[in-house]
Amino acid sequence: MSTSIKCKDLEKSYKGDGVETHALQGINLSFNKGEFTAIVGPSGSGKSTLLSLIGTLDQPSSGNISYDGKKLASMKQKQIADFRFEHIGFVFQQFHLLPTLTSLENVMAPLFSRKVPYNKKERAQEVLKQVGLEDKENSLPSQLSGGQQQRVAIARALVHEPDWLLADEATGNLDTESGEVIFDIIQRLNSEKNCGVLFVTHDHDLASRANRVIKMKDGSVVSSLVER
Ligand SMILES: Nc1ncnc2c1ncn2[C@@H]1O[C@H](COP(=O)(O)OP(=O)(O)OP(=O)(O)O)[C@@H](O)[C@H]1O
Repeated sequence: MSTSIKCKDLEKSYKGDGVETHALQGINLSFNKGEFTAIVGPSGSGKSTLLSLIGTLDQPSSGNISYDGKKLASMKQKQIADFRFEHIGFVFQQFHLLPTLTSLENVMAPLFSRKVPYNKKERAQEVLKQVGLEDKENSLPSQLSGGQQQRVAIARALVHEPDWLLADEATGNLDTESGEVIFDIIQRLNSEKNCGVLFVTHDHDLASRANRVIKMKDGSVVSSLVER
């Protein structure tokens, strides 16, 4: 169980073609598991970079991230991979579903070659039900709407019951109505399953419905408000 995340003095620079981009600088933030946090800011302000560092997909240039006081930098690669599997679920703008697999198989995919204490198929069916797709378990991604595909992607992110859901523009490719459905599903998971949510979005209406809104600009946090 992981209940808090702390980012301390985080910096991230990318070097390429002789140019150095400071994607993140001086980031100090804490997150608590019950919270639904929206992260907003202009394109290039560092939102995705922050999420990828918190999600252990990349490493900071300096500073550190700790989960419940344990620094990610102190873990070995294999430990980090296991940690990610156990505690973190991701949803991206692109759904990244495997086109030749059914909804059910896509949801079960993260469990492949993992030992888990539950029945994989039953668990996958349960999370598909949570996102309202129990009647689509045998459909291929190409037979689903964009909103439905994103619901499969959410089910896949939730299949191992993560403590944290990291959503990077999860509604960015969807029309307003489908985006609302996705947002509502994620908000329900947050309140019912107590899953901490970090929700990167360009949509200020959606962001205003989060418990807390973090605004970023030029790689820094410009405000971090608790809305309600
Ligand atoms: N792999 C990379 N190599 C070089 N520069 C990168 C890389 N990834 C991100 N950047 C740069 O880091 C900065 C922050 O990018 P990031 O994707 O985090 O911003 P963002 O706020 O998520 O933007 P958007 O809203 O457009 O997705 C940008 O200047 C970007 O060009």
